[in-house]
Amino acid sequence: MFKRNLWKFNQAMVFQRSSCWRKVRPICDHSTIERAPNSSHTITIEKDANYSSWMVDHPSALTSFDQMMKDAKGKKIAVFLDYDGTLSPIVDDPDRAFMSDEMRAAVKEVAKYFPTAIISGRSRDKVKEFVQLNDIYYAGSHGMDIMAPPRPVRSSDGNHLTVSLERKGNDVVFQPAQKFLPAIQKISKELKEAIKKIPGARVEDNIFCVSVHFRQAREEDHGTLKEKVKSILEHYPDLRFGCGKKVMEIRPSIEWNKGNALEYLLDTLGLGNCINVLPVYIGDDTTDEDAFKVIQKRGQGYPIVVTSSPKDTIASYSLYDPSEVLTFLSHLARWRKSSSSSRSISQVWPGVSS
Ligand SMILES: O=P(O)(O)OC[C@H]1O[C@H](O[C@H]2O[C@H](CO)[C@@H](O)[C@H](O)[C@H]2O)[C@H](O)[C@@H](O)[C@@H]1O
Repeated sequence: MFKRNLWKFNQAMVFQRSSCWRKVRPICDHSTIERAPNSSHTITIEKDANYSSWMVDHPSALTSFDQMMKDAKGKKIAVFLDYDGTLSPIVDDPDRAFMSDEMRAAVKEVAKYFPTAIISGRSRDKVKEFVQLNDIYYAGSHGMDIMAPPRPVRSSDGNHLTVSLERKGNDVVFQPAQKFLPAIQKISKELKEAIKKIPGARVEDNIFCVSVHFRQAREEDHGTLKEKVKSILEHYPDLRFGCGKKVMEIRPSIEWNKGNALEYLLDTLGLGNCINVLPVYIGDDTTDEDAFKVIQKRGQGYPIVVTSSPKDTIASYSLYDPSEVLTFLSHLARWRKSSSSSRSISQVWPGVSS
């Protein structure tokens, strides 16, 4: 009841601010929201009653922004971002999932003030190619391929992981799934061969994991495709199956996921044991839930799900789509910039290069 009232209150506040960037207009059981997340676009979004009631438990990170930042006062924020569906919209062709220049500028601005990392299911090189920014950390293959600063590492689960530490300039590459590389390469080849007669299906090699896409395959072929993938996978007891958005993902059966990557990055940044650290994690897919879980367990931070329909999630906040992610990131950078203690990242985070 209290939450519902809080939601109504938030909406009322939003309505009051409608002249500057947003209008909320209830129409029967739909609400039409017109917003201008940036100066050049006005987007009309239909949010149905289900979505609105789902938002009671997952309030918008935009309407909650002021409160979130109030709570963040005196604390250290670190920003973690998923790529597909978060920084770039979901598109049919995975090779064309480009992020906008505006989004790039917003991420760059955020990274000036907060340690910032992208944790993606893509290969690390691919996601870096899309993002094209130097002053951030990259974790590819769902966190199994991390490029981070050289700092002492505490493995979060203490399990036996085959680790490869390779120096790249000042940074270190951390690859806990090295020993699975031959199996991944082999299954990738087999999958490519097995699916080549299914129109629209495609295999994407993400180095420590493989994606089998079916977004462009005919619906009647989805079952056959899944069967083929599963039957090949039976010969690989060290690999496991997962699902994303119109994609099947094959990955090593190790306890290492985006949540571990988040912990690893916090550790290497020297923030793992700080009680006043607030990790912000923004992501849209099932694998992002592992990172949300880590933040929930820490008891501090902001797990934010990106979704335009109600979904099961343990995230505390929500953003509707990448354009809202852009608005949130811009607000975040502006908030830090305008705060009286605004300093560059190397001043705020001694030892973290800017
Ligand atoms: O962790 P992420 O960065 O979100 O990566 C997860 C998967 O994202 C990509 O696939 C998704 O986006 C594609 C482009 O918009 C879309 O065509 C596809 O249907 C989505 O599933 C990526 O291509 C996959 O390899 C990642 O596993």
